[in-house]
Amino acid sequence: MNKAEDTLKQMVGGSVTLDKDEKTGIAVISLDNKKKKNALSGKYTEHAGMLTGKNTDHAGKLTGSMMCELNDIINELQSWHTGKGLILRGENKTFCSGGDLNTLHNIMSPTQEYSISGFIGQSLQNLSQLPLINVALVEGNALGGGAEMAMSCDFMVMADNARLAFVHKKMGVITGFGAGTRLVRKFGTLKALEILASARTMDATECEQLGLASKILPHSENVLDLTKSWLHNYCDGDPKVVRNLKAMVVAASNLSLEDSHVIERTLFSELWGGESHLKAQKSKL
Ligand SMILES: CCC(=O)SCCNC(=O)CCNC(=O)[C@H](O)C(C)(C)COP(=O)(O)OP(=O)(O)OC[C@H]1O[C@@H](n2cnc3c(N)ncnc32)[C@H](O)[C@@H]1OP(=O)(O)O
Repeated sequence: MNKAEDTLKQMVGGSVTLDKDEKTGIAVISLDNKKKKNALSGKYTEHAGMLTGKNTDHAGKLTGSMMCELNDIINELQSWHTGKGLILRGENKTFCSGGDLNTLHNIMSPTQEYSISGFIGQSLQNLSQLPLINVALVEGNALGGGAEMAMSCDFMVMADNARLAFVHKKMGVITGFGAGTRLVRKFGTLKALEILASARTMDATECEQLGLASKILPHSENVLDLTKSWLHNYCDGDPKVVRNLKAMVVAASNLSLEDSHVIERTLFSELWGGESHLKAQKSKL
């Protein structure tokens, strides 16, 4: 276990759960810290030799933090070879209110925060690079670190009353889990600067107009079921094809043109003459 993970594990409160549907190949990760609008992690506990947690529900129990649980789940999904899609969501009709302000208040050392943001940033990078087409289902608020988590998914689907805000500047910091880099790569410097430096709240309509949200759903309906149906449009078919397609997109976004072409050809040739390819060919003859 690395030092950042060790530190994070001592922050208790909330949980992250995984529900894998073998039939559809779609998994759902749910963030659950209802009392704190799904903020990430609780406080250090006295038990852990650090600060006294006032959160009596969790005091003294070293249950492992939400980010460590999320990291473990992402590792588990790396070996889910029949999986095709993933939805990241929050319980209680809200996505995530970011880092737990109480916890953040107690991490004042830049060195410690550098290593913690490295751990979280790597987890989110691993999430984005899973060979699963992944989507953040944003209901309610996605703020600060919550907005960064949403941004690490391939797609964002938002309820019509949802809001996204990179509030970091108002908190006296900047993004630290990779969303700043993602925003610049997606929009270029000017638009990314405008979003980050204004730290403004963007509603679902604006997110859709910007191309951040791919779909808006009515909040009064069962948005999880609607998101599963929406995602199914992209995950339909042979898992090998869906997974190679996603792997090719990941390679193209990270590697040089030449290296990415090599990966693309490799992934393509893996599928050539395969069951799905032969079946599709026969149906066209
Ligand atoms: C890595 C960088 C970061 O992520 S910095 C953190 C950025 N996040 C924020 O600044 C969000 C702060 N929270 C808010 O603005 C509001 O609580 C939001 C999420 C808009 C919800 O408002 P509202 O529906 O009125 O509920 P509320 O404020 O009464 O909150 C209910 C209880 O939840 C708590 N809560 C909420 N967010 C956090 C958080 N990030 N960390 C710790 N606790 C949080 C509130 O304090 C409140 O607790 P309590 O019921 O008063 O005990």
